[in-house]
Amino acid sequence: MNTFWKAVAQAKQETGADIQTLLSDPARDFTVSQGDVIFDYRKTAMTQAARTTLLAAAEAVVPAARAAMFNGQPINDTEGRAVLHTALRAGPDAEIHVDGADIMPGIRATLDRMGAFADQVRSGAFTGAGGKITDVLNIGIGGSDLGPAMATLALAPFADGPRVHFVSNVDGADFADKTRGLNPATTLVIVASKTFTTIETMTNAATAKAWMADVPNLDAQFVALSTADDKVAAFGIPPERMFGFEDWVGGRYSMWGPIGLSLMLAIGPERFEAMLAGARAMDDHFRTAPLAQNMPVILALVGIWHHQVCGFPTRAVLPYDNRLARLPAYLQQLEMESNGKRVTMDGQNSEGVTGPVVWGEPGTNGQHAFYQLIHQGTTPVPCEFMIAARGHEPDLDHHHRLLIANCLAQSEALMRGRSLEEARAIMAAKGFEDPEQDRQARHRVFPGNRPSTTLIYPQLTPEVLGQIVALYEHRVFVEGVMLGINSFDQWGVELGKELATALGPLVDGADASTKDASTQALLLQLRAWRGD
Ligand SMILES: O=P(O)(O)OC[C@H]1O[C@](O)(CO)[C@@H](O)[C@@H]1O
Repeated sequence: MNTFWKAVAQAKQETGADIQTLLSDPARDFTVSQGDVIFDYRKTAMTQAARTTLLAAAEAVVPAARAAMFNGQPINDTEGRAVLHTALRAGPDAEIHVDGADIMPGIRATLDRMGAFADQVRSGAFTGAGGKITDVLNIGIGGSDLGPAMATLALAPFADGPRVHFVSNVDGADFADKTRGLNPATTLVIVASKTFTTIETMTNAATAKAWMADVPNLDAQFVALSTADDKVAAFGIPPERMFGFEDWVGGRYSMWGPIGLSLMLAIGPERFEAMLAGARAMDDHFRTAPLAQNMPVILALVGIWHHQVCGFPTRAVLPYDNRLARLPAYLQQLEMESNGKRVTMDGQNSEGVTGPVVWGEPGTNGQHAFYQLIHQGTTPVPCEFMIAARGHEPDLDHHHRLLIANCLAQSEALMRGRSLEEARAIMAAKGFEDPEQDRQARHRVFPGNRPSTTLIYPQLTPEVLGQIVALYEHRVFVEGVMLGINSFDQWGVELGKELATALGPLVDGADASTKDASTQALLLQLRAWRGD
């Protein structure tokens, strides 16, 4: 058993504590803050001893791995790549070397070009065939969609540029629904793809060209965000409208650079810079804060406590912030594509479970849907609540007060629960007598002692969003390092892609007899219904 799994085994001895009892210990100050963000993990059953054990396991591996990442060493060693999304938001004076060359001048130059282009589009100096650009169509998928889509919705109160629409799914419904009502002559199309080979994106990009067929000089309204200059050129987009990045930026970590262009068009370069500054502040904190007060490290340890130590299979992300509606989906890719792996860096099977299932929805909507299971189901779900002190609608502040009350009520209810005695008293007050009183009361018992954490911030601004997203990125990194896995490759998406390519001709009618019985039968029926 390696050091990490020994620490997990040791921490297991600490499970089963009562959260409310732990909470009554004033010495257990389980909060950590950085910049505008405070993370409270007091409503978990993690003990001081368990935290000490997990911190020691983190001390053994995190500082060296963290230095290797920030210094540009090729830590993504199944692809031979450095991992430097942090360089995209490094300050103007930073110097970061890859293969002996400082990459920062190139990053700043691209950011400046993006800013100049965004200013031109937003001011109307750059026009489409029909005049000022009114709409932007961002065509991309996975990391080339989720980051900018999540952030554009999150920062909607700051959006004063063209409207931005995100097309990701190869399902034609996505393209059709997002372009309905748009004027092709005043729409800017951004083709966002690190590789410029992703079938969904390239299919949608070709469809966009067809959709714009009547626009004179339509190619002038296309922009590319990619690492693949040659493929971009072959598609017909010239270098002046390509914003490039390098392979040391992973797709799901790429919203800070060119892939964030659609967001920059919506909110403007200054606010985009503010988001970068927020992320940079979290980077600095992650690099320098002692691990016991290091917010990403603490989030990671709480995650490990719940998943590896306590054995809870999933983690719910529950922003009480409607504009963070896409955050759970964004975090699903960030966490599950990064740490959903079975094999460790040394090529061996992991000694235990790796990344959990991550899911969620904004509150309060989730309360009226799946919270039933969270409160009374058989498997505890660690909940990560998040909420701002203020919304962006001063006239509707009474809504926000209700939102805060609901958020805090949920974590309190999960922790306190309701005993059988309390439930019986309620039913007695309603006039029930045994045995019906007992039967009815049992349905109204909440087991309680269910863990949650709460992240709070003053208001969802570009700076705060930058801090929150960088916080989660580093949390995923720390979890990956402790689990001994490479968080930066994604071989698990390949097989399905290969098989889809092979199945294409079969959908069109080619002989399917080499396929298994189920696939053959499904294909034949679908082909029959299609009638082609
Ligand atoms: O930006 P690209 O190269 O089109 O890739 C899109 C997405 O596809 C994936 O490779 C998974 O299939 C993601 O990692 C990536 O974010």
